[in-house]
Amino acid sequence: MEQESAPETPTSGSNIRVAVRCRPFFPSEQGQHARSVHMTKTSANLINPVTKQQRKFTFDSCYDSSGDIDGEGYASQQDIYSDIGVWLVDNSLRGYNTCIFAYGQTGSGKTYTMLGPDGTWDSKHEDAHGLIPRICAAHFDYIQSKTKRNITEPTIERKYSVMVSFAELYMEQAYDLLTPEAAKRANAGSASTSPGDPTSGAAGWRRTAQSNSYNGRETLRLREHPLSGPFIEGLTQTEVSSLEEIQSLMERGASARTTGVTKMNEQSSRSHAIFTMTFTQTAIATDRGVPIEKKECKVSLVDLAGSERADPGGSRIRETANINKGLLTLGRVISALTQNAAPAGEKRRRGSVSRRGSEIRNRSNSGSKSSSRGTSPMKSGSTRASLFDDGSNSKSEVVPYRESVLTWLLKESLGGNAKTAMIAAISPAPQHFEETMSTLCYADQARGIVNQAKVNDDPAAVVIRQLREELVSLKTQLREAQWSLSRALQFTEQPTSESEGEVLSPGTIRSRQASLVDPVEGRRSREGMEMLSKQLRGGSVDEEFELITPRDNMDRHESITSDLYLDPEEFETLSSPYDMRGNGSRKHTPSQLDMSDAEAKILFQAVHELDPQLSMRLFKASLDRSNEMDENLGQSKAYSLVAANATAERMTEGMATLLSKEKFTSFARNERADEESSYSGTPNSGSIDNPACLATREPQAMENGGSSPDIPSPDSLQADAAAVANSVARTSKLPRLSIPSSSLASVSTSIPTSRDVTAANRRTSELSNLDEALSSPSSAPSRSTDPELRMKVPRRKRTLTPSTCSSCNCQQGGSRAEGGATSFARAPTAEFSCQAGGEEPTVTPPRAARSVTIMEGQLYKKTRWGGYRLRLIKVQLGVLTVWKSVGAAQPKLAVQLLGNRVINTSSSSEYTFDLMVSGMSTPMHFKAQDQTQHTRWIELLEQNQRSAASDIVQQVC
Ligand SMILES: Nc1ncnc2c1ncn2[C@@H]1O[C@H](COP(=O)(O)OP(=O)(O)OP(=O)(O)O)[C@@H](O)[C@H]1O
Repeated sequence: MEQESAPETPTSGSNIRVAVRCRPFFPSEQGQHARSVHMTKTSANLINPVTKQQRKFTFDSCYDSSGDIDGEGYASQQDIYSDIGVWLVDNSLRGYNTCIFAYGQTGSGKTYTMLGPDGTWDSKHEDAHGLIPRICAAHFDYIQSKTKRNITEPTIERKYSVMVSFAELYMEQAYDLLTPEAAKRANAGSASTSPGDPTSGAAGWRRTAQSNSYNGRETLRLREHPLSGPFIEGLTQTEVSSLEEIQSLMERGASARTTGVTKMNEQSSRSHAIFTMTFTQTAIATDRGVPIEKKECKVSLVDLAGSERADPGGSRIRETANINKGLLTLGRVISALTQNAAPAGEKRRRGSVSRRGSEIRNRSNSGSKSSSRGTSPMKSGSTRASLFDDGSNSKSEVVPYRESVLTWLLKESLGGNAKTAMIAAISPAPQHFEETMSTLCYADQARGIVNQAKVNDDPAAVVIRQLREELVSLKTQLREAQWSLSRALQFTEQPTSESEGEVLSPGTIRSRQASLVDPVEGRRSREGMEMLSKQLRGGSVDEEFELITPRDNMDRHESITSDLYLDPEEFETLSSPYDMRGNGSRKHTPSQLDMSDAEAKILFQAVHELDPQLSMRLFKASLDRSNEMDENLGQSKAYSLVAANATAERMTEGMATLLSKEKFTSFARNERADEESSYSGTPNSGSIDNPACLATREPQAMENGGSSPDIPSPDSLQADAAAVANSVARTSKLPRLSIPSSSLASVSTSIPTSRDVTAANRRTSELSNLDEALSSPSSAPSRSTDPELRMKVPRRKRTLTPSTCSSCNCQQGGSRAEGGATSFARAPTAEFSCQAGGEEPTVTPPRAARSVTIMEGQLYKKTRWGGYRLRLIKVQLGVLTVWKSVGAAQPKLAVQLLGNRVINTSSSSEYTFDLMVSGMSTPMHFKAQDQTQHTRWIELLEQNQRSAASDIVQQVC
């Protein structure tokens, strides 16, 4: 009848491996025909020689060494190492604690499996080497292979350290096998014989009270480390650097080990031997010399003392009882661990079995006198139940590690932080059926243990490694950011050190920018520009960007100069700043590239001044866009043009966004105030001031009572600004739209403060008459028909002191003739159209000129080859309309097209000059009274052509 053990499944995944090895028959056993155990690779079938009852056990692996040594199924030392040894080495190299312990009756082949024949490390017969020599050799092979040449990790230096210790647990005491005393004892040969039973009065083992030692050997205390677990205090840890060193130590320790003669084994191990190798791997970063990885694992290789039937009359009864006590506790520990790991139903089943077993165990443990055969627990174990503790309840059991020195020391290997293999050594002989059954039951039970193994990585090294990884990642990010910044700075002259609170001089800024610009990128940009320039000169045509031919250039010249009555030579001179090569031999008109590039820079600077973060974001977006376009067009196409256009587009979007914010309100106010400071007269006059008076007027403090005729609330300002921004957004589809940085230099002021409003209100009453005049339709200035484009701007917070004009002797505000109507007609040959407002740049001057209206539109000048688009703000100041370009790619050209321009300042004797005034078809001729006035006018014109010209116009009128 066959009986099977449970569970059937191997335990490979649970960090515990259980294997069985069956030794050969001894010569004394040869005569017996039958064998009690039959094995396959994963099972052992045990047959009761009397009843023929069979029981099948399943394990992770089974090794049958009982047959012919040359036979097919013979399991050699190498076979066991290849399976269990390699598994252990693999795990220990990965940083896990590992353990192999051999368990079985005396003379079953434990020492042979762990160390080799005769319990020695015989270097001459390597084939017979057991697991310990092979495992040690594997570690040193690994170290050698790793330290030879580390090509794959040139920045990492790996270091290894191996420390070994060898301890003996005898009579529930721990001894060091590597001390000089142990060596002496080994040399004297005393250890090779039985030390005798302390109770029997035989030689040797006597406890010395003072030294706490037996027979001159120090007994060592067991302690428990909170993290690494129990350890033997004072145990010699010897650092070794070669396999030979370990071999020598092992031989010395093995010789010092307590052995004795048993019925089964002439050189029976009467103690548990624990060989421990502490293997440390350290990886050091060569650049900083800090460890980035440190793994330390303990490899515990345990050769247990053999279980043996206690002979009541024998001399070793106490020794055997102690051995059995340790093994019995081991059984209980295994039982408890299995119980705790098993599901609830399984616990009950196992518990009921254990209850029966506990009685047998208790009898055995008490000296076995009550046992019918006086055997050890193993011997009474005809069933597996006899081996285990009484885990009758389904709750977690307390694992009795501390009940014996052996189990305490093996605590981490059994149910703790380790990967453990148990090798159960058995005999094939039928007369050892009971011991074999007992051993197999132990092994079967051990399969239920679940260990919690983890890699023993040094936490400090882990932190260092993580920080280094983070550092590498941050460095990468920083490099990317620096690259983006250097690209961005090619388009701006604005420092980015605001966050540092550093005030930089323009020279410092320029030098820093120069140092930040990537020379490769800069070269690429220049090359792109030159290539495009070459294309232009060579007459190639780019359909996408309508690049021009020399013939087109000539046409353009003619067109522009004839439209504007310009001297063609002078026109070229005005355009000369865009000569990329700077050699003065300009042969073509400004290209789209030039315009876009210049505009992109201006726009970027403008946006950057208002919102540095936004400008960076937009710039990044423009880079993406230009890259995309580069890909579509092919790399040979004009990089700079693409990039500049993309930048200009994005920046224009940004500008529209910013304009919708309160900053634009301030911008508009300042613009208006600038104009007003040049044109406006006294508030009481109700007429336009004599501009000549402005020079002598000093601004007064707010306390003197400055006010604005109409002070909009912040809400209305914002609404107006939003309206303007909407308009900007509508007209900003073309890339070549910009706001000159000079116009935006003062934009950083905030929206009107309460102080502004209070001061302005003081003047409200004084200027109420002007409000009335403005509300009158007949006197109202020409305004945009689009209400969205109409905006009233508060006055600047200052007043003008009444005084006498030095030029015309007029009294403040009184000398200006009212209704000095000046009608401006557009140039007859130019095809202008105000696209945004649909309004021509024609002004009907009002009678009372205190109103300020800002309108915004786009003026389009058609030519045969395309056209200029100029976005303008029309500032209407009483009788004057000043068109201020906010979108001119080339401010000078905008002046050419729309602004006032001095075209002749000669005639030094007559003090005359000609002036091209905005919107007038012919130049105006002016004559100053004297040289002083002439000089001053010219100065004014040079300072601000538009406003000064308007002043002069007003005077003349
Ligand atoms: N697989 C094997 N092949 C050949 N000989 C073996 C094998 N296993 C054991 N032996 C021999 O059997 C004898 C007893 O083996 P060993 O000393 O290893 O048993 P043990 O279990 O360590 O005994 P003890 O518990 O008493 O120390 C030795 O002479 C050993 O050489």
